[in-house]
Amino acid sequence: MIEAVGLSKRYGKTLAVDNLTFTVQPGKVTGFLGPNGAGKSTTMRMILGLDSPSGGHVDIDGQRYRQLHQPLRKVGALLDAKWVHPNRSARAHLRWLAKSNKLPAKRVDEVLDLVGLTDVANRRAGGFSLGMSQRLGIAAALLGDPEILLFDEPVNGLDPEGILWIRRFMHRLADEGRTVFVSSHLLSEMALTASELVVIGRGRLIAQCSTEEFVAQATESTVRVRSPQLALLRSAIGQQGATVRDEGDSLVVSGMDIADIGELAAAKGVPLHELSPQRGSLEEAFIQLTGDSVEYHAASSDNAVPADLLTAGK
Ligand SMILES: Nc1ncnc2c1ncn2[C@@H]1O[C@H](COP(=O)(O)OP(=O)(O)OP(=O)(O)O)[C@@H](O)[C@H]1O
Repeated sequence: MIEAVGLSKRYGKTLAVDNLTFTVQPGKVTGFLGPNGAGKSTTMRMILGLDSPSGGHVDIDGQRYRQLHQPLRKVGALLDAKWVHPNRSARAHLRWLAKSNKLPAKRVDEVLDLVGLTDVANRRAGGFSLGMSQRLGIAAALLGDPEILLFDEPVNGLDPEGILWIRRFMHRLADEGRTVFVSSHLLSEMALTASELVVIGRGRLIAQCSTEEFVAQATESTVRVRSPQLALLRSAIGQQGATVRDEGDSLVVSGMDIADIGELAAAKGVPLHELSPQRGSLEEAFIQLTGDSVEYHAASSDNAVPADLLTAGK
């Protein structure tokens, strides 16, 4: 378990992390979500003891990172996939890491196999694609078979196949009971990858909850209804006090339970071709909850989703 209490970090005038308190539990993928510059990397560096907090603290199973006896056996991290000597082979890079951290050499071939790099293990890591470099970085994080894994923006710049591979791999690590903490500014990606979220904006905590709750809290749930007798249904629903919006060949109803709509349709003898709950997207939830915590608002419209939140590039 990772536990941050009142964690803060100041760089000169910039308060990069502002009094963050959150926990990350084992057996789940927890997404660390926030726009560029929100303070995600700084928080991860503090978890790993690479930066000292200006205030508060963060513990890993009750201990500071620096107090851990054999840190790589407890925590594995992927912060920068290109952190590898370009002329070294993938296997040589991992052997060097294993040796310098007193980890068994046989683990190198195990982790190469786990991430699917066995066939290219003797090739220069400098010639690897971004996807292969990410896999090598994940292999390095797994060398000590740690219970806790941190990944900073692991899908950035990857193609759809690479993104899918990372997503499935994270689920697998969580299913093995590990604590998986993964940062991203890609909201839709987090909706598919993480079951829990820690959401920050401008260094401050905005929410810690399940992904489902985050979306439900911040967005209205509606029901989509399709029927060959739409006009009749529209007026019957309207009489119940619910709000009805026409959308092509369907109605979108808010303020009325899905079961009540079904029963009303049955009572009126109206056949239904669709009766489906609609949930807002994570993007909508994020904008709703972050409000002015989003650093880079789109200039043109109050309601526009800030472009930087939704694009893969940094
Ligand atoms: N070493 C540093 N010195 C000065 N300012 C820094 C330093 N590291 C980060 N910052 C500032 O702290 C704030 C948070 O940065 P951080 O990289 O942690 O955010 P992030 O959420 O990881 O964003 P990104 O996704 O763009 O990496 C930013 O304003 C950044 O400019």
